[in-house]
Amino acid sequence: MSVFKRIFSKEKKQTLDKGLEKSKSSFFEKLGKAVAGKSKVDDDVLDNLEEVLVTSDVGVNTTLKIIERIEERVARDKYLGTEELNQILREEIAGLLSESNTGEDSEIALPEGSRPHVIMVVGVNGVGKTTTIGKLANQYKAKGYKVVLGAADTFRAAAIDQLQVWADRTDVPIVRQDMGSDPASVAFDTLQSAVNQQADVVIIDTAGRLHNKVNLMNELTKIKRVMQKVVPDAPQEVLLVLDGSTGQNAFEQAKQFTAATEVNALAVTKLDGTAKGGVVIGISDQFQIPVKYIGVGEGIEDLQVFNKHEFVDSFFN
Ligand SMILES: Nc1nc2c(ncn2[C@@H]2O[C@H](COP(=O)(O)OP(=O)(O)OP(=O)(O)O)[C@@H](O)[C@H]2O)c(=O)[nH]1
Repeated sequence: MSVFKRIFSKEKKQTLDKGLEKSKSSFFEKLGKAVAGKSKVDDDVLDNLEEVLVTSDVGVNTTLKIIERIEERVARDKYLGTEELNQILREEIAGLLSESNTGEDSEIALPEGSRPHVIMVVGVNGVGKTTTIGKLANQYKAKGYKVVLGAADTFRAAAIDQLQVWADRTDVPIVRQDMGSDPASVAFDTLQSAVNQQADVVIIDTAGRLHNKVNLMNELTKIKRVMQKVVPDAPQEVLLVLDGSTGQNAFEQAKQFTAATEVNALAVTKLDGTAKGGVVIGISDQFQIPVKYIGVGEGIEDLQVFNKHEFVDSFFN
């Protein structure tokens, strides 16, 4: 491992540790109470644990899955001490994350022969979509890729201006039209411009209003259809951005967006400053869509490529 990689990893770990601080301390405080005065994992402890997981925003279904797996271990091993619970939870959670997140670092890679690689970013207003696009543009640019941004969230002028701010900050070109123009037309122009410039990656911002599922579906389908006139297999990625600090709301949004379009990647933002970090585990398990990025702060560097081992390590160490 190079020195750079080692330094980088250490910094990444520190940021991740800090980002998960609140979720972690709240979880272990609850877990401590759940096993207080108990030396073995029995029905009471399992009931308490269920409550801990649900109130940590892991979600009911994933919680039941974890509890069931621990019950199986209790049945098999006959005796399970509460001091082993941490380790067992860690293994079960790592196992769940492995089922939906393949590979080590799960960034959106740009495969050879896929140029431009088009990432359509969806999610409701305020979840951190624009910020995530800016951070992502910065990461690709730092790797030497040519990036183009498309401001297809034409519903609000502020959304276009905000993306422009990120384009300026990261020094990447942006394609924009006036507020109220057709998002599909902006997406089309963006792809054409990207093809002309021989760009490697295009990141398209969309409005994603959840006023009505049919409208959302129609809008996203139209954007896709129009983009495919320029790049037949676009978008290769549909990245759904969810605000981790909204806990169960994030589940609801994931449900709506996955019903409206084919989401194949998730970014969970604002994990810093929230105790709801368990949402990452539940969402990736329930939707079987890999979490590719997590947002752990407002700064340009605060978008981490999600790594299930690092996540579990940071949470349990
Ligand atoms: N603490 C923290 N704040 C974040 C993170 N990601 C985004 N934010 C903040 O969340 C707020 C909303 O982010 P935006 O990127 O504007 O969200 P958006 O989804 O594009 O919303 P609209 O611009 O309203 O469409 C901003 O103040 C961001 O700085 C994160 O990972 N951590």
